[in-house]
Amino acid sequence: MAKRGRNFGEDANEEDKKKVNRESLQKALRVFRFVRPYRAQFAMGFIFLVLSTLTTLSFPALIGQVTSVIQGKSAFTLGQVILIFGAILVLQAIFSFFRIYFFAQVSERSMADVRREVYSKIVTLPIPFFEKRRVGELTSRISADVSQLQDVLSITLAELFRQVATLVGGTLFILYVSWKLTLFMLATFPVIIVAAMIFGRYIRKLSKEAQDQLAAASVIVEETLQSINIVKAFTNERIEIGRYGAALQKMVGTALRTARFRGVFVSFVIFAMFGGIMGIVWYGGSLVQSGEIPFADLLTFIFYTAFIGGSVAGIGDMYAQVQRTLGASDRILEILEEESEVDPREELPLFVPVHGHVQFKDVRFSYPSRTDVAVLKGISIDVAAGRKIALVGQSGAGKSTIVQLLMRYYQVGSGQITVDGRDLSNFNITELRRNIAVVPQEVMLFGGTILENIQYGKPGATEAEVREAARKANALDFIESFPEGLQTVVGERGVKLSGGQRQRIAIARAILKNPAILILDEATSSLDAESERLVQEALDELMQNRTTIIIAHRLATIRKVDRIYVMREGQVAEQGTHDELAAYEDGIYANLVKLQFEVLDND
Ligand SMILES: Nc1ncnc2c1ncn2[C@@H]1O[C@H](COP(=O)(O)OP(=O)(O)OP(=O)(O)O)[C@@H](O)[C@H]1O
Repeated sequence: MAKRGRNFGEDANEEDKKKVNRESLQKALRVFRFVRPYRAQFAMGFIFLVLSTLTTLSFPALIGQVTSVIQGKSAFTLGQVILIFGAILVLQAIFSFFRIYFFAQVSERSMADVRREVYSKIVTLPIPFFEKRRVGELTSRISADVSQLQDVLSITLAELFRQVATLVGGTLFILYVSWKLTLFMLATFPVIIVAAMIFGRYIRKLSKEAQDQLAAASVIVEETLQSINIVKAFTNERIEIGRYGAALQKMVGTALRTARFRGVFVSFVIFAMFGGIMGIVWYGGSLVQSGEIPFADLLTFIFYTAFIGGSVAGIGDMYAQVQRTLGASDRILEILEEESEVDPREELPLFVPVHGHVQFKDVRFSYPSRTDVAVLKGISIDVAAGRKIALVGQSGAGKSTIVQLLMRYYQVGSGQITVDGRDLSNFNITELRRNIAVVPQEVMLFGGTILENIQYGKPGATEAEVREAARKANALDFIESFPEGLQTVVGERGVKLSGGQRQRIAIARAILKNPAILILDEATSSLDAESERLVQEALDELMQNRTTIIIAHRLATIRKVDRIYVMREGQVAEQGTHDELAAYEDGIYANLVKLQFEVLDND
């Protein structure tokens, strides 16, 4: 399931199709619960759909009438028939308008509900869920899959009904006009249509191939433009141009092959359709000549036949649409059935601040995606409220994992984590996380103003509070150096902030949040001396009176912490203060210290 690639547009559609059977239909029907609140509009739309289908169906009969009038074989005058014709046209226009209007109400509103529900489901799902899926796949559920459903609600459903009604109504009507001619038609047309459908399927396959090849060529463009610096640095422009050219060539080859088949196909269809109509005219003509049916009926008959032919061809397409919709609704339901870790509809629990006594007791853990690898192998850590500890150790030792477990992104395997002596699993997850602030390694800012970005730490905070937090975080000076101050827009379309500035924004966020427990994931990339000082000062301010866990990469910053835990392969290999550990002959920490200072000396 997780591996469904939907990057290549149409590419995924074939495999996304579901078999249409009772079970899959029943499942898909569950998506219709989103339509229930709008059932009144749906019913109205359906009534107008029936009415507009009936008016469409009356056209061929009217044309027959006009012919009878011209031949002087009708009780009506030409003016009367044209008046009826006009009235029906007006009715048809009104019915069509309301049909579209009501169905759009249903589909737009209900699909916005689906999107809202899928999104709120996704953001409340636990972290392991996101490890199994790609972001692209999840966004495509909210966009492509829901659009597919929407198409069905707004267009396909109406079309399907119209086609079936035309098919059934039309056939009944022509049977009534002349059963002999109907049987003759039924003997020829289905054969032509089935042949056209088989042919058409083959062409669709070919044109999908051309589309895929075009998508593959577009990937080259995307990749090279994203890494244009690299292309230029290696002076590989020519190679890339050649690669793109070759991909296009391949696409053109397939497209031309498709065009040849399409040419044959279209000629065949036109030839066969008109051939069929000619056959009917010939046979029908002889029936008219022998006086079995009037000429007007023959005309009506031919029009209905064209209608019926069109709807049979259309139903094939509809069927493919329905199949795709079953796939789409399946994937939407699958997400909706996952279990959230928080319920967004529930009231926020009352904020109960903790003191911040954090304990890990013989914690063992493997990631759910790699259960065979033991990442933590019996970790015991005790941080009294307000104390500061640092985790050091080589990459992959399990430092970040400890923090992820404290945030309850994952369940511990065995052992126990407590905060203020209370097992982590006894906390309401929102309550727990509101007591913890994280200053991450790489600070991501959301598109928006600096004010909004800092407010993220405490939604609803006043501007004065934000300003005070920014001041404490040593961020106010640089913020005020921008003409728009706190209202400066940052992110993709705004001002780009430096690494140190972003970190200070993150610190201001954490200050505003004011939690008892703080997690600092030290940035690996070093800042220049001035930024480093500003960030360090801000951090010192932030750490005051908070339980702090620092994931340390640079040892210079952690000398003052109360206890250092040196991690190795999922275990605590050494622990103590900086002085104790540094004095420990041949210890891991002592060696790390030696190594870092050697590096510094060589700089
Ligand atoms: N989401 C995950 N799924 C599976 N394995 C993971 C996941 N995250 C980390 N790991 C594995 O767990 C081990 C510990 O990783 P962790 O990120 O805790 O190390 P770290 O000490 O923080 O390293 P670094 O200093 O490089 O950040 C590594 O072997 C890593 O490959």
